[in-house]
Formats: sequence, structure tokens, C-alpha cells
Amino acid sequence: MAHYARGSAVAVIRLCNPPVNALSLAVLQALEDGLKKADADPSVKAVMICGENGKFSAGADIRGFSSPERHGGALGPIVSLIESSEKPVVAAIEGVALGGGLEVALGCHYRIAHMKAQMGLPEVTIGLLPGAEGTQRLPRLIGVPAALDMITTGKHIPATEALKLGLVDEIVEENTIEAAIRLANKVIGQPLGPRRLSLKPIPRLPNMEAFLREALVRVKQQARGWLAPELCFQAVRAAAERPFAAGVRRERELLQVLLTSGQARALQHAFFAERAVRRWAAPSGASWSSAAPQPVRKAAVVGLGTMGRGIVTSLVKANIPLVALEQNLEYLNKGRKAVMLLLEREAMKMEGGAQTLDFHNPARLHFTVDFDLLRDVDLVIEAVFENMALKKEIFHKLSKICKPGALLCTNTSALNIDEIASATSCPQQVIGTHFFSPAHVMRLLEIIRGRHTSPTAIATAMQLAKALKKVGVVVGNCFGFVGNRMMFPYVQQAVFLLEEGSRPEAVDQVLEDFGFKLGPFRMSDLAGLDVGWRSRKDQGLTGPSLPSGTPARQRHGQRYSPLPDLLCEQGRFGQKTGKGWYQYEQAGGRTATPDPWLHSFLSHYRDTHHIKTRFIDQEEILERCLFSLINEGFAILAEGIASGPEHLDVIYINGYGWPKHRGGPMFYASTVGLPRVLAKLQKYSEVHPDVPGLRPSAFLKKLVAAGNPPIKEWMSYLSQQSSKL
Ligand SMILES: CC(C)(COP(=O)(O)OP(=O)(O)OC[C@H]1O[C@@H](n2cnc3c(N)ncnc32)[C@H](O)[C@@H]1OP(=O)(O)O)[C@@H](O)C(=O)NCCC(=O)NCCSC(=O)C[C@@H](O)CCCCCCCCCCCCC(=O)O
Repeated sequence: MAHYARGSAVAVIRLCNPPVNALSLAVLQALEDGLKKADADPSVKAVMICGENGKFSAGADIRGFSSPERHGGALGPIVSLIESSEKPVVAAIEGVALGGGLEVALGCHYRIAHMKAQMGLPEVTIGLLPGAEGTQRLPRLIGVPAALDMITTGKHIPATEALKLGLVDEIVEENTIEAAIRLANKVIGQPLGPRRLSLKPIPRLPNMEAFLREALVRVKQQARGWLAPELCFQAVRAAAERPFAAGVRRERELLQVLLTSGQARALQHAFFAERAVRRWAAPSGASWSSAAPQPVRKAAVVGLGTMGRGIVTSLVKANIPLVALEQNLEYLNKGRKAVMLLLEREAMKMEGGAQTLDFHNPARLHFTVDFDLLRDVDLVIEAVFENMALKKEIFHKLSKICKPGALLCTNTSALNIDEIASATSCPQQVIGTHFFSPAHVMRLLEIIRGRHTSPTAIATAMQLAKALKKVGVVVGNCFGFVGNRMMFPYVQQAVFLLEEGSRPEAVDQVLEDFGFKLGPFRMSDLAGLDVGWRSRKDQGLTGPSLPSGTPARQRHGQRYSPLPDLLCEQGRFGQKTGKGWYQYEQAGGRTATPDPWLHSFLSHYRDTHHIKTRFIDQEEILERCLFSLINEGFAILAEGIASGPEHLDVIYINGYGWPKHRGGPMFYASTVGLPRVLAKLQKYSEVHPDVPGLRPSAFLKKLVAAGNPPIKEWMSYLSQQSSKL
């Protein structure tokens, strides 16, 4: 709703729809009514628009988009109505003015903001464009380059920057509403023509054409199949090249394209999925709403390898005092040097911002080899390499040294949390925190609940994720948890495709065209082939513990490809050794080039194993890789390892480079249609009966039999879910 009130000569319209004053149909109607009332009242000389509870508005009500009467479209005429008012209208911006909220403010004749307010046009991030004439007004106000930057990235900008850009007229430290009313009184009677943005000419650039050409290249490069940035660009270009009314018509046409692309729905699914995963629940009945986190006043990180260094950097950035521990001085000094380098780089990125990094002060970051210094920490993150015996030894030590109640986290990508916890006297305080590399950059934190993990421990780990500006997703304990477990069949299919006749660059191309930043082979070269090799040796799948006489391409009666092991045996670990599935300019190089050596190696391998080579088309590559990953997702849901498909989607988008505009793997499956996914899996499984990853999961079959219900209803088909969460 919007509340209308009149005090002296200034009428106040307050947008009111908690928690973020989203512009629902009711709010828009009330806003329109308020404007008309103010217009009709001769004692009203000016209008002030503000939001309830210290927030202007987060824009159109995204939840309403999927309702039959989509109401976002009604906003443009209301913004025009504001602008055409004969009485000055002032926007008082507190908290956020985003999307349609900022478009309302752009319709106003004056904008005044609190200095802590944030503004932006984030429609691009939900697959849309600022379709209430925002693409036409903003460039007229702040110029094409700045408007293009805001509209194609969706970034939020602080009030101080908005003032510099001329987006707001004034910023205030005290009461914004009172300041806005003062301003409204001051401008009564002043001419409004120059304040109407639709009448303003676009600020010209000497080289507008060249600027736009280069900007388009940049936008396209970054978008990789995501349509909205390019269409946002086209709308701003229309503002630069056409009169206002024609630009508005173009904006509408482009919006229609986006609305029918399917990407808006996918990105909005991703938006709500990210919020849904915060509401975790455990089988005991404990949940996000009942369990309180423990405060983390001081933390520790054990192990300063690649992961530990990133985790330390993340904690320092979150301003958490920290002890960083290594097993000996040599490793400690190496780790300290690397951490300092990372922190210097982060500090440089933050230069000029409000926050600074305090990492030279030993009270905030203390490097040590002395376990005794962990006595008073509230939380420890163990980040040594993936070895069960080593992890158990460390956890045994931690449970003796750390104070009662301290949370003990293990950074592992696959190992059994319960087994690690069994080495302690406090398994309720043990939890898995699976960070993704580089840990100070990647947003995902998989939080693994063991059998005994307490609700307080989960709440504290979720709170930690938030403090680190990460997305925490609570999952159950199984080999590989959610992300890596779904990744195994995907990578396995990619390697099988090589055996059958494809090449790394062909497989990668298909998946990169789909929208992944890196295909499976480029990804594997980046992560290091030795990581998986070590794990397979530990599992007895290769190496000295493999029983003699084991068939080269079979393990436990199932198809197995020794290709990655053979590469490792040749010292081809990927980028770090300059050779892997590709060749690189040098060890540590980043530019992957197809490698003739690998091609002839593959030919030789196929000959040795009498594999008949065939041409494999793009469709088969895509379907075998993606559908096997999705199939595993259904098994995970059925086993209760994750509470819903949106958890899997959030994990894949934030940890595995799944293109966000495709909504995550499970959402993608829902758009492909479950009957089609099932039929394809059945077909491939018949051809490859020795590959369990292609055998359709019982849950997928059940959903198809139930008539392909919408994704929101999937979990209701799991009647007797044995939750492992
Ligand atoms: C505002 C935030 C920065 C706040 O962040 P914070 O971390 O503090 O809190 P949360 O993110 O947890 O949010 C709290 C709570 O509020 C919900 N929420 C937030 N924003 C909205 C919103 N705009 N609408 C509805 N609900 C919202 C959020 O979900 C949380 O609740 P939950 O129960 O889930 O916990 C941050 O929230 C944020 O960034 N919000 C999004 C801001 C945004 O993207 N704004 C742009 C909105 S789009 C818009 O304004 C469009 C206009 O340009 C008009 C265009 C006209 C044409 C439109 C055509 C309509 C048809 C569309 C069809 C789409 C596809 C289809 O269905 O087919």
C-alpha cells in the first residue's frame, strides 16, 4: 500500500509493503491514487514520496511476476504521471531504491538520499531490463557511459557515488524525510521543465558511436549466453539515438523479447532459491527459526595450503580475529607469505572504499605453529589436505585443546564427517564446511551436517557463511556431498566421450556454449588432475592397491576409464605442470591449446582397447554430461541429502559455474521436461548398461509417472523421505 498524508503544503506518499516496499499492484494503485489526490487538492503545493521503515523500494514485486496479472508493466505510466505533475515531486531515498523503485525516483523532479542509501537498476540480474522507462531516463540524467554501466551490470551504488554521478541532488546524514520536505517547500513555484528527465537531451560524447561499439563487445564477452545485458545495452543505445518516446517504444519491444526468452523465469528462480536455502531444517525439528548461532569472536584456521590461505583471507575480510596454524615453521612461513600477498591484493581492491583490512596487527591475525594458541577460539576451520587419518589426528587434538563449545569445522570436499567427528569427544560440535577454490572469491559454502551435529553448530556455520558474504547451503553427509557427488557422473561421461571418439576441446566447447565458464577438461586442468588421482588411489581404484588382474576399463563390474590416471602417470597434472588435457605455454600457464600429443595418445588408447571410434554430436555430449548430473541430483533428493531442488541449483550456480540464466541443473531439467530427460537417460542407459550414472533414478521415474509436476511440488512426491539432513 501507499499511505497518503498532508502536512502544510507538502503531501507525503509513503510506499508501504514490508519488508522491502516492493511495488505490488496494491502499492501501485495507492501511489496513483495519492498522486491524483495531491493534484486535485489546491492546498497541496508539492509532493514527497518516501518508503516505510527506512527503505524507499526494492522495485517491482518479483513474486507477483508469476501471477496471472503481471503488474510490473503498470509502472511506466505511473512514472510518467509523477513526472508530468504540475507540483514538484521530491523522492526521499532511504535504505534502497532499486529497479522500479529507482524508476519512480527518476520520475520525481528532485531526489534526496540518505548517505547510507544504495541505488541501482538490478533488473538485468533477474533477466529483465528497467522497463518503466528507466533505460531512457537514467542516461539523460547521468550520461550514457555511467547509465550503461549501472544498467548492464545491475550493480548497487552508494549514495556518495550517486551524488557524484548527479543521480541525486543532495545527500544527508540526518533525517532524510525532513530534509526532503524542506527541499519540497523550497522548490514550490520553481519551473519544472528542466527537472523533467524525459525532456532532457542526452549528454553527448564526442565519440558516441565508437564508445557504443566497444561497450557492446565488452557486454557480449561478459554475458556468455545471458541475454539481458545485451538487450539492456540496446535499450540504452536507443536512448542515445532516438527521441524519448521512440526510446520508450524500443524499451518495451526489448522487454517483450526478454519476457519470452525463459531466462527471466530462470534468474528469478535463482533469486528466490538463494533466499530459500537460508531456511534450513533438521529432522529433529530444529531449524533456522529456532536455533541460535554462537558468537564467533575469534577463529582459527589449521593448514595454510591453497584452501587454508583463501579461508584465512576470507575471515580477515570479514573482520574476524584469527589464529593461522601450520605444522612447522617452513610451511608456516610459506603460508604466511602467500596469505599476505592475497591480503595485499584484496586491500588494493578495497582502496577508497569504506572498509579497510587490518592484517598486520598480530592481535587480529596471528601466525603460529603452537596448537596451544587455539585454546580460546570459538571456531576452528581445519583445511589440511584430504586424508582421513590426518584429519582424524587433528580433530582428536582439537577436541582436547579447544574450549568446550568451540565449533570444529572440517574443510573437505568428500570425506565422511561422522568418521572425522568420531575422533573427538564432542561430535555435536563437528561440522563440514566445504569451501570452493579460490576460497576468498567463490560464493558457495557447502555446510555438511553429520549424524551428531547440533542445531547450534549448523546455525553458527550458516551465520559464518553470511559474515563471509557467502551462500551457505546445508546438506547431508555422503561421499562428495551434493556438489561433487553430482559432478562425478558429469566428468565421468566427459571422459567416456573421449574414449568413444570425442576430443577435450569438442566436449568443452559444447558445455561452454551452454554457458559454463569452463568445460570439464579445462576445469580439470585448472583444479589439477592429481587431486582426483589421489582420491582414486585412496579408494583403491588405481595405483598399487589395485588387485592385479583387474580389467583396465572396469571396476566393481562397472565401466571405468583409466584415462585420467594414465595422464597423471605421465606427470600431466594440468596447468600446474603445463600439460594435462591441453598443453599450456609453460608450467602454471593459463592458455589452453589443443595438444596433438593427447590426440595421438587417445588414438593409441582406443586401438589398444579395440574401441570403435564414432562421430559424437553436440546433442549427445550435452545430454550425457548434463542429464547424468541431473539424474544424480534426483537420487540425492530421494535420499534426503538435500532438502529441495533449489538447494542443488544454488550449489551449482555458486560453486560450479552453472550459468545462472539457466536457473541451475534441476530448474533446467524442469524446463527441458522430465519426460524428455527420462527418455534420453533410458536411451543412453540401454547403450551403456555398465554405467550406473545413466540409469534413471527412481525419483525421476516417479515424477514422470505423476505427470511431470512443477518443480515447487517435487518434494511432495517423496512420501517417506529418509532425511539425512
Ligand atoms: C532489496 C535487497 C537488496 C534486500 O536484501 P536483503 O539481503 O536485506 O534481504 P533479502 O534479499 O533477504 O530480501 C528480504 C525479503 O524481500 C524479498 N524481496 C526482495 N526484493 C523483492 C522484490 N523486488 N519483490 C519481491 N520480493 C522481494 C526477498 O525475497 C526476501 O523475502 P524471502 O521471503 O524470499 O526471504 C534484495 O532483496 C534485492 O536485491 N532485491 C531485488 C531487487 C530487484 O531485483 N529489483 C528489481 C525488481 S524488477 C523491477 O523493478 C522491474 C521494473 O523495472 C519494472 C519493469 C516493468 C516490466 C515488468 C514486466 C513484468 C513481467 C515479468 C515476468 C517475469 C517472468 C515470468 O514470470 O514469466
